[in-house]
Amino acid sequence: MEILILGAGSWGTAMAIHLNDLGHKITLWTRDIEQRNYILKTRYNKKYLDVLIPYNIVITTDIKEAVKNNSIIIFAVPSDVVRNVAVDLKGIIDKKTIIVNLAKGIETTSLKRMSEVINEILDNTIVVLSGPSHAEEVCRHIPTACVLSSKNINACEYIQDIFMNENFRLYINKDIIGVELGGALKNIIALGAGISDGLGFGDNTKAALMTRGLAEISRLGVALGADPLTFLGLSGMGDLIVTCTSMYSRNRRAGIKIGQGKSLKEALKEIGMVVEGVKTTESAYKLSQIHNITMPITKEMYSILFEGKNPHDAVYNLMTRSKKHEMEYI
Ligand SMILES: NC(=O)C1=CN([C@@H]2O[C@H](COP(=O)(O)OP(=O)(O)OC[C@H]3O[C@@H](n4cnc5c(N)ncnc54)[C@H](O)[C@@H]3O)[C@@H](O)[C@H]2O)C=CC1
Ligand SMILES: O=C(CO)COP(=O)(O)O
Repeated sequence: MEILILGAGSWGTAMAIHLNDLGHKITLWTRDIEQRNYILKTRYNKKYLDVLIPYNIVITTDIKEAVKNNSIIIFAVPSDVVRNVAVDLKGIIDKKTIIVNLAKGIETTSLKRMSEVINEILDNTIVVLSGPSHAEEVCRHIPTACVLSSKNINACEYIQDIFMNENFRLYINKDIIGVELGGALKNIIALGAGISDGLGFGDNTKAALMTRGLAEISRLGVALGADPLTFLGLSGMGDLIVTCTSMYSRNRRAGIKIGQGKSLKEALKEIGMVVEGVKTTESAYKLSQIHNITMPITKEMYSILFEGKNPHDAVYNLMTRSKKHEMEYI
């Protein structure tokens, strides 16, 4: 199978290595000529992933040429450039090509999920792949389980056959709304978990953030049409656990820096890779207002990230909310 991966960041590179191991013919596209030249010379993608890139993976900057002959195209770019990349493919992508989207986010302008953004531009079948899957572990063949979703379940089964091996297990979930929202919204909570760590709080605090975070993710998700059970699955709780606890998480690491007193700008610069939770906080905050959903953690995260609120004040606000019943929907 010939597979094109768009985006040579950490996840695109790890997926290229994984699919190459499975015997597929992989082309990895980057828009950055210097990065391409560096990888071609050293077979390392130094800034993103500290692992050797096998010689048979083709590295290119020529998207028009790369699109030819590939029956699967993987989007592995940050969510805020997914629209631009889809536009780049318009008119050159074969209608039968299946798109697999790896980006986790909600567009800040349209408030659409990634599959909706891509489908606005391209008629192709879209499968989303989500779940707890840090690139740093997938590229080292560490056992990982994720979930696929699509409006077209046959396409999920097709991708399941092509992408799975004994180290990379894929389930199918028909609830594409829930799968995409879980993968995007957990990044807000992971940033918050990082802030909690950076402030010096403990495991109790993080467990509270994760659990109450999942409650507000589910509330918004259900309002947007998701099945609440999806949020207990790999793309919900699974990804929430890994992102809030792993030192590989870009979101958590950015949060730690903010909790330690760095500005958002400084934290993002130091991470040097995409921190999706920042933009997703903006989108989720807007969605919560439009749909009148109580999302206290998201609201405080929005104030910390975009209004300069001191994280200690945000924690105080969360801890002194009016008394609630746990399963109360507010
Ligand atoms: N890194 C990981 O372990 C995982 C990442 N993801 C998701 O995958 C997506 C990509 O994440 P990463 O690979 O971590 O990001 P990254 O920051 O490591 O790499 C992003 C890549 O996209 C490229 N890029 C940026 N702007 C572009 C544009 N306008 N046109 C074309 N390419 C552009 C960058 O040059 C870079 O190569 C994100 O939505 C992330 O949430 C999902 C699961 C795991
Ligand atoms: O989604 C991810 C792991 O499943 C990646 O999370 P980070 O972007 O926080 O590293």
